[in-house]
Amino acid sequence: MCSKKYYAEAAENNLLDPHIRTLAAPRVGVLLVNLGTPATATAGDIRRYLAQFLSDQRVVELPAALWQIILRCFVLPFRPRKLVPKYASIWMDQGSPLLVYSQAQAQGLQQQLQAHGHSIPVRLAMRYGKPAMHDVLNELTALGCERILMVPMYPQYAASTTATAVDELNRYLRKRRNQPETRFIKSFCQHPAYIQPLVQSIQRHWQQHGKPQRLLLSFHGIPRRSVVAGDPYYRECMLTTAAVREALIDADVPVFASFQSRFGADQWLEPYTEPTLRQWAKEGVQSVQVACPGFLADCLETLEEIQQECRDAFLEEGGQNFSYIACLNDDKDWIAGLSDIVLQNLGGWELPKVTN
Ligand SMILES: C=CC1=C(C)c2cc3[nH]c(cc4nc(cc5[nH]c(cc1n2)c(C)c5CCC(=O)O)C(CCC(=O)O)=C4C)c(C)c3C=C
Ligand SMILES: [Fe+2]
Ligand SMILES: [Fe+2]
Repeated sequence: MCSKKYYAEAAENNLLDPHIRTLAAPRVGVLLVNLGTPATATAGDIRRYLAQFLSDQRVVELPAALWQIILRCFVLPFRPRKLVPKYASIWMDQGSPLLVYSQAQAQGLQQQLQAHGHSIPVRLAMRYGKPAMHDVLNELTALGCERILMVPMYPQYAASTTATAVDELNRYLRKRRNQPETRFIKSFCQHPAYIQPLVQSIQRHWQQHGKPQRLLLSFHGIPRRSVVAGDPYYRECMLTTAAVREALIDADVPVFASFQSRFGADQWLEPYTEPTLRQWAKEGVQSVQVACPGFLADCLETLEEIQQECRDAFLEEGGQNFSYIACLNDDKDWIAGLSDIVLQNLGGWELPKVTN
């Protein structure tokens, strides 16, 4: 083919578009994904959020038709109204803490990667509610990201959290003609870049409040039968606990694990957090501190259930001193750790440099 004709055809097919950078490395993007939270602390928005979240068959593993009847008749008409004062009690000026702290981590991570010399867009999406994964994935691909690393914001893998985010990513890919290349981080339950900032945050808390008689690590529960069916979540929570225990071995503070936020009538992972704290107070334990390492961002489950309800329960049974150790949120050591974990998982992908 003569070159004139070749270029004419190429131009017609937009192949000579000056924006096409044939020699440039594919752009890399990072997608942080957290669970999701209501848009406002009103019954309507909480209902919309719960309806989407609890209709996910990765979350409630009952026959769908039966569960939809229970959900629509017994859960959605009542639970949202009960949750309004709870969400209202933790709501921040900028919105739901889960969203505010997760966004802060996305921004912090992008800046940290930039400080390492990498120009990598980092965006936050929520599995339920907004910002929706589909929209944010569209945004990243519109920015030219042909390679996307998804980072579910759960240090311990569970089918009800990590796997459902992966499912949603795959649903997105199924609709794309030109699919971006994707990876996801399965878990980082004993990664030093996660354990170290976690331990440091506990030690900082001790500098301010003193050491407790007992330290409780409270993880979000899941149904026991999910673990029996093969979910590695329990094992991963125990690995995190063992890593924290080992790092604090010289402190002489016994470290325990428990599970919170039981939902429904099934047996969930045990021991349950609140009954454990009540029992300890009855046995004469006077001071406890509780941290929630399975949550990277404070939320309803930590700020209301642990910091408020569990404190009340412990004091009600005669405990004297309760304090809650905040999640890693926008802690700078954690942001640095997160960027280490991300860079490790970007291995083999050429990373665009920051150009000034
Ligand atoms: C951190 C990991 C989480 C796991 C594992 C998890 C499993 C799980 N959760 C429910 C039911 C509910 N969870 C709710 C809130 C909630 N859950 C997580 C995280 C995990 N859940 C977070 C971060 C939040 C907080 C959201 C916020 O807006 O702040 C709720 C809603 C609140 C309530 O009604 O109590 C429900 C319901 C199940 C069934 C489950 C595993 C099967
Ligand atoms: Fe949950
Ligand atoms: Fe809860």
